[in-house]
Amino acid sequence: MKLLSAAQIRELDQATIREQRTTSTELMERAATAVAEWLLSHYDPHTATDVLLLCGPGNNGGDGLALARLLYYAGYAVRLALLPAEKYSDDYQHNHHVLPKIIPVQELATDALPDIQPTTLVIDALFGTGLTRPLAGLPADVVRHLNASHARVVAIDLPSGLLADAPQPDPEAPVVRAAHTVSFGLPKLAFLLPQNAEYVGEWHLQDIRLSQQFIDHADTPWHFTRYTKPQPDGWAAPHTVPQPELQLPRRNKFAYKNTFGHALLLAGSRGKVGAAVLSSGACLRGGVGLLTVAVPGCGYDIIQTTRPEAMCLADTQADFISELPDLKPYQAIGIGPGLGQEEASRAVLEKLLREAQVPLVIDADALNLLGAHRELLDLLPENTVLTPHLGEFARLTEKTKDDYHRLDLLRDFAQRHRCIVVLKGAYTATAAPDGQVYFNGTGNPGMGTGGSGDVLTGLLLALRADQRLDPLLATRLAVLAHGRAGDLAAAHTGEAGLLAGDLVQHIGPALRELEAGSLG
Ligand SMILES: NC(=O)C1=CN([C@@H]2O[C@H](COP(=O)(O)OP(=O)(O)OC[C@H]3O[C@@H](n4cnc5c(N)ncnc54)[C@H](OP(=O)(O)O)[C@@H]3O)[C@@H](O)[C@H]2O)[C@@H](O)CC1
Ligand SMILES: [K+]
Repeated sequence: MKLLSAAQIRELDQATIREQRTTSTELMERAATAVAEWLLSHYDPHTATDVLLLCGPGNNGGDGLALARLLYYAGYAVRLALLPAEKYSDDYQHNHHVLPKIIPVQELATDALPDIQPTTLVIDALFGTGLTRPLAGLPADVVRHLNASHARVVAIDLPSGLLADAPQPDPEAPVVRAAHTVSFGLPKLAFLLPQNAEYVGEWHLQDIRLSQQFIDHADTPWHFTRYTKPQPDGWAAPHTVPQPELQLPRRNKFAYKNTFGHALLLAGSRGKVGAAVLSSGACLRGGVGLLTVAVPGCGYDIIQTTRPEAMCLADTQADFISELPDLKPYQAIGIGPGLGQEEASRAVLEKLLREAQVPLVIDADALNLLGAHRELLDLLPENTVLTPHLGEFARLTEKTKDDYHRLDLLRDFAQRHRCIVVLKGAYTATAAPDGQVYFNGTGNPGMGTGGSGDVLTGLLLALRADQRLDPLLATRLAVLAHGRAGDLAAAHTGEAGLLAGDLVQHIGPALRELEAGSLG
């Protein structure tokens, strides 16, 4: 699904109203109803006995007023605190007018801030996508008062003070710290960035039937891939994958192992042969036709013992890789996991970049070598896949000012070097050479464990060797399946107990879920 800017979201609202011949008041009623439904399924009216709605002067505040009415009729004990303003939006005024008179209403002032207990459930409807400047004065006082209360906050659409698509111009200005953010239709870019996590909390999407036609035609570089397990009866929630463009083709009955390619993996150094074991396991489970693993001498017995399905080439050096094998037999080559940063390994990397005629996957120490020898970046073949974590990415580019700056650098890097960059994180961001960025929605914090990246590299290598997949599809599928394998594994091990080896075990089931036709 696409991520739209605040300006595009405003246009989307208007397009929805036009296309569906409805009114903004009706759309606001849908929005408020959607939030009310979410609240009803999360907070029982009998236990949430003090619900405070903080409302600003625009349509976000209008949502809050409409919600207060709906919650009142649903049996919640609600009260309202309203920000005074010179002008209020039309739909705010309408919903103010139809508010049941029995609901207590307080006008906010610096010396009249609302009573907020730790047990109060606060609905933040101060500002949404119409925020035009950092919070100051009374709105800032209200937000600071709220944040100091330790009450549970549910933000409507956006935590107030946060911009939907850009960094805060004033880092000193307060932003509501919500436990939950309930938003409409599409996620906002802000939700996916680590720097905003403390404000957004858990985010949830409610469908309010916004114009799909507008979304389909909207121009944006940002995309989000959400995954919901396909249901046996063919039902899937809106905007879920397998999306038709993100499916792994079924294997033809007469497929031969050449279809799935012969991959070469260069990995391991003394003390880090485990990376080669994990990565090769993931490559095999990822469905590669044949796998050859090149390791330093010290890794030969280990790979031969742990990965009998793979062939193994031992380097003449015992401790690190110093030789590039003959590349002719291979359809894809991966380098980096546990590689180390010896000069001889750097030379191998350079030779590989100069000679390879097939897809490359570059990870870990191979990325660090590229960062330390930037002149090698000019040798990257088109559509090479790089899989840096945040630290490796900083070494390849520059120290970033914030998460938005990092995204700019990410797009720029992928476009400039005509490669695919998989920036690993909670929402792994895959940047394509055309500047499009795809955030991944699968995975869990348990995957922040040693070897997790090595597994992704192996899986990516398998899918890049698969002759049926184009470079971007192979990469997006690998990222999606890697996260999904993590989710399947964590269902057994818990997040804390998750090991990278568990990911390898769950790659098969994860890929099966992504196979075309798995819905039917
Ligand atoms: N449109 C629709 O049909 C639907 C919209 N929906 C809802 O509408 C929300 C967007 O509504 P919105 O565009 O009215 O903007 P909103 O966030 O309420 O703020 C604007 C007001 O705040 C003011 N203001 C801004 N910054 C300020 C500051 N720092 N400090 C003080 N004041 C500040 C600004 O005043 P001004 O900048 O003109 O001075 C203006 O009065 C969206 O998030 C969603 O919840 C849903 O109901 C679905 C249907
Ligand atoms: K809000």
